[in-house]
Amino acid sequence: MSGRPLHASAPSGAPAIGRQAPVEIRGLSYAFGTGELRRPVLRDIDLAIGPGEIVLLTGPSGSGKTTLLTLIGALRAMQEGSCRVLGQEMMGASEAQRVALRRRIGFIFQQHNLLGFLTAQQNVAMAIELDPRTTEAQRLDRATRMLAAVGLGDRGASRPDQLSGGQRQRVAVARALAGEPGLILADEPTAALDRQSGGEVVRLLRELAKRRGVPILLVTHDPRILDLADRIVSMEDGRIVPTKQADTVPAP
Ligand SMILES: Nc1ncnc2c1ncn2[C@@H]1O[C@H](COP(=O)(O)OP(=O)(O)OP(=O)(O)O)[C@@H](O)[C@H]1O
Repeated sequence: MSGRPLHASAPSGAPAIGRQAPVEIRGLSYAFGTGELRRPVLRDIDLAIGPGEIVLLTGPSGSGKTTLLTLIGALRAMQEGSCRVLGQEMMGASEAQRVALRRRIGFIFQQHNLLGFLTAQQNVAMAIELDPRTTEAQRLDRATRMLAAVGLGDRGASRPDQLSGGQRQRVAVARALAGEPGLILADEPTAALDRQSGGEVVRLLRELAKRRGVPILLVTHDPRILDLADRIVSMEDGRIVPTKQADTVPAP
């Protein structure tokens, strides 16, 4: 590793963040394939996300946003550089360490990924399932409270196919937050929603995350939600590029 300061070459306008940043990335590069088929998709990425910070990651299709998100989310193994997430270094981490880290992260995807045969309440309770100290009754109670927090307190018994797209995505928000994660990673969470539902889902996510001090990294093409960010990071061809001044939104 180069030992350079964290933001020495980070052109995203980020403030310097101390050692406690939930996400600290330096010199991260990643390629798909091997030999002649090897294709670099991330090049020398530096990025830090501070406690409670909401960062939107934008950029053209194929620029590497989802690949970066999946590396931060411990969904794939690192190849080069350093990526420290919630205190865990991902470079050289074992599968067991990656699984343990994934349990501390709340994921929200474009397709809500709710299980169709479970109710909204059961889907949310699943996120709490992994903690053996919690009883079933406590899990369901917490799930109900999370559903109430996203405005669906009366829909706990509904299955996903009985809910609208926006409501399903709100259940996904409740599920992501129910496990009390240290970080939320969201990949195009509004892509399948109309303008109003998309805005509501992200506003809600932002409000709940801010209240709990949970940082969010959200990949989006959706210009309608850019104003909800504390910071916008743009990618192009596998690199982080300077964000145009007009796109930068000051923290509230
Ligand atoms: N599993 C894979 N195997 C090989 N190449 C891949 C794989 N996943 C992604 N890629 C390639 O890596 C590059 C970056 O993809 P990635 O999905 O990270 O981009 P993106 O910015 O998220 O794009 P989009 O906005 O379209 O989702 C693309 O050229 C893509 O084709």
